[in-house]
Amino acid sequence: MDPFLKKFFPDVYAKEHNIKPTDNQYCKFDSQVLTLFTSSLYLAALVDSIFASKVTRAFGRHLTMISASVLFLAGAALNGFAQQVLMLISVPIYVSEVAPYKYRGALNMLFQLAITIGIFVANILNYLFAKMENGEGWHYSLGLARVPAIMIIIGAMFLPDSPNSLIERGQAEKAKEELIKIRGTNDVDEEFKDLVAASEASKQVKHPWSSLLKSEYRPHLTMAIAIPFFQQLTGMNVITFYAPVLFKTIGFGGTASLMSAMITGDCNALATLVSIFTVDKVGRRKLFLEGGAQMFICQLVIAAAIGSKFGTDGNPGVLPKWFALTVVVFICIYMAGFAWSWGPLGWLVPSEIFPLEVRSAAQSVNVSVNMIFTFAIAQVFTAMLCHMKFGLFIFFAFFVIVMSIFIYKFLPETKSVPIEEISLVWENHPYYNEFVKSSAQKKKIAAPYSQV
Ligand SMILES: OC[C@H]1O[C@](O)(CO)[C@@H](O)[C@@H]1O
Repeated sequence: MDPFLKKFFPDVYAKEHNIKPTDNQYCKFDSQVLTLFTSSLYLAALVDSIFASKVTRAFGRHLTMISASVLFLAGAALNGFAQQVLMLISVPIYVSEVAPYKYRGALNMLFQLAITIGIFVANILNYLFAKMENGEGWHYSLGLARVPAIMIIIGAMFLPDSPNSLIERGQAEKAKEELIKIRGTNDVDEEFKDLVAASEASKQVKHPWSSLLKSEYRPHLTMAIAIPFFQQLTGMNVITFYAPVLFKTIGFGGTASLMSAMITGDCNALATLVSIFTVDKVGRRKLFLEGGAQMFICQLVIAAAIGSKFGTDGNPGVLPKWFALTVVVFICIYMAGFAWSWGPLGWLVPSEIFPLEVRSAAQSVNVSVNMIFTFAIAQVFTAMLCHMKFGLFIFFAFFVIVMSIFIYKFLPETKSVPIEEISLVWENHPYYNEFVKSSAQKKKIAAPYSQV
């Protein structure tokens, strides 16, 4: 919003308004201070994520969620915006632990659905508040973060802790009661036995962080780093954070830019729904690969459209209608591809592939890596656009190819595997089986897992 730019980033505002149509448009918003406003949140989240696994292991997922939401509210009240990383660490694990395994994918993906609905609602509110005549709209855009914070506090109060986490903290009886409540049946003995066994195995691991570095956890560590890295290298947050900047750069007016951000935000949320209904039927791998192919094609089309009009000198002349339409439509299809693959699977897969003994530590790594690259992309986007021009989209397309090959070759399918039996997935994997199995045998961990 112009009043916001004028108040906090007067140089950017001046540059945007003094630029001539014949100047290089790619660099209109190139400002490291402007991007720091967005990226700094992820820097704070990164610091947080280093401590978060200790907190959730010691106090359980439930208390962590409540305290995180209180912090979120405090942050929202202080400066109108706070991103609470404790949530990112505890929520996906919590959902994967309490969900019946047949619906684990769908239920876990509701987390990403909530994120995308949040983004969509924010886009709508920005569009509406930008219209306020007194120029005060941005106060509302930032301050309304209090509303979800309050919703989370109230919601979290009604949740039980996860049985896995209760057992991990020595409260087996309470864990069984919770399991009976969550499953709605007394017939939980089998599952409870598996949970206790998995917890016993996990207790043999005293230091989850250093354990994570051992060779038997190499596949897990690889995934904890590669999945969030690749998720951010799809380039999704270039669109999520900077859609209005991007649309303004390629010639849309202020209102049209916010409106287009609203439309694409809608595609993101709706497409996430698709993944919820399909993930437990078609599995994780197929969604990853289909989403990747879709994003790749769209990125090439967007690069070609922008390249054909803006060239390398960033000077488009008169922009035809087809141009705006092509860009918005293909950004939407691209976002849909992300929204039913890397978006939700980036949370689901790490929350279900780690054995309990290293689960919170590995999830911490997952979130930290996610935050590092969210930060990096948020920080360098305007400079990248200025220097790489339309090639920016080809850059991300390249990574989409690399990540798809990675998934095809290395990611085991986890559909329909109970979370307590996840070690079997690694032991049966053609690439990882050897060293996961041999080190498990070496340590003589009595296999607590029944066959899938
Ligand atoms: O839908 C877009 C959003 O999804 C994520 O990639 C994962 O939750 C976020 O980094 C991004 O802002």
